[in-house]
Amino acid sequence: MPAIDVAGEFETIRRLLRPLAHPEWARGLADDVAVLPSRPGHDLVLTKDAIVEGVHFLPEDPLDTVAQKLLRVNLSDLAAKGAEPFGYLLACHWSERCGWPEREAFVAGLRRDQAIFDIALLGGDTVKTPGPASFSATLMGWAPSASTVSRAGARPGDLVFVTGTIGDGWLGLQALQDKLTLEPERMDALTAAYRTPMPRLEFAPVVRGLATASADVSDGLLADAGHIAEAGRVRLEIDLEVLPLSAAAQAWMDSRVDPQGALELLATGGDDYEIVLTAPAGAENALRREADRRHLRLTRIGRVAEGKGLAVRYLGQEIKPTRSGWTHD
Ligand SMILES: Nc1ncnc2c1ncn2[C@@H]1O[C@H](COP(=O)(O)OP(=O)(O)OP(=O)(O)O)[C@@H](O)[C@H]1O
Ligand SMILES: Cc1ncc(C[n+]2csc(CCOP(=O)(O)O)c2C)c(N)n1
Ligand SMILES: [Mg+2]
Ligand SMILES: [Mg+2]
Ligand SMILES: [Mg+2]
Repeated sequence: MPAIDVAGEFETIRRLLRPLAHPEWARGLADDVAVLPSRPGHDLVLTKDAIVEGVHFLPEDPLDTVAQKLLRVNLSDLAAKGAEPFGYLLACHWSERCGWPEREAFVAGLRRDQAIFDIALLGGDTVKTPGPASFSATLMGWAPSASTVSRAGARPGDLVFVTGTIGDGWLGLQALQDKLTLEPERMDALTAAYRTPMPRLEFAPVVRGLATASADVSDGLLADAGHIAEAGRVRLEIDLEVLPLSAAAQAWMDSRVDPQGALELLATGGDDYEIVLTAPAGAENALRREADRRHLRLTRIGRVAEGKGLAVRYLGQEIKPTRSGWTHD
């Protein structure tokens, strides 16, 4: 059992976290529970992801962006399902290095993202751990009743799309680990993608209206597209050469001698928090229109066929990547 620093625990809750609490439902973070009224005509959509120092973020990462990353990786799951977030439960497992200033920094990150994404803190738990710091959040959102897209609905003939760009989070991690060098503004864009990915919440209503299946890209594009193939008992064919790249990722690609190998790294590195979705061919124009209206890049990266698993192609030739994404061994 982690030791609990009693004074720190209640000071943290009362002085740092209470100002972030939902005004009605969180009971001032001074009760055993939070209580929310149900919302007629809607389903409550729930998700939980944890992040651990040394596994999901670096010991040197500023704690304000660690807090933002915690919320964003969870918001990304809601966005991918077409749900609209309203609140969250938070667990903080503070390590020895998390003194008062570090806790203040973490809470500043929460405050910033609560304002950006219009969510409030509902409750949680605060403990101290002798090990590395870790945090988890349970995000809650509403979706109109029975509208939540699953991983399982892809049908042969559907097309596969992905939002935004792929590979920036992984490249950001490489940059922070001194494994790549690019111009300073490129490095900054990549490290920002790693530390503060942007969940595609503005696309949630579009996913809800038009996608047959969807997932967010956390483990790696190929791994998460693979989840859609498996859940739907279909085959997803992905064309690596059309992978959407940021200017920074393109600059990195230009420095590589093996473009296929480089694209495989980007498609399997994970930490993208984009949405991979399938939709009928007839929905493509509407999808593009909705993406354009939101100034969001949307790229057709493949198609759904009968069969199972993932077929990965580079310039028309099927290839066998050695891995599809991140796993906890
Ligand atoms: N410890 C657990 N207890 C109950 N359900 C779990 C547990 N771990 C994972 N799950 C469930 O397994 C499913 C897949 O979880 P997974 O974490 O792989 O999805 P994800 O959050 O989309 O991916 P990532 O964690 O890479 O962001 C989800 O329904 C999740 O709620
Ligand atoms: C320091 C450090 N090393 C490696 C990675 C890469 N990484 C870790 S877990 C994960 C998948 C999502 O996590 P989960 O499936 O646990 O929700 C990815 C892509 C990182 N972010 N930070
Ligand atoms: Mg998860
Ligand atoms: Mg997730
Ligand atoms: Mg997910």
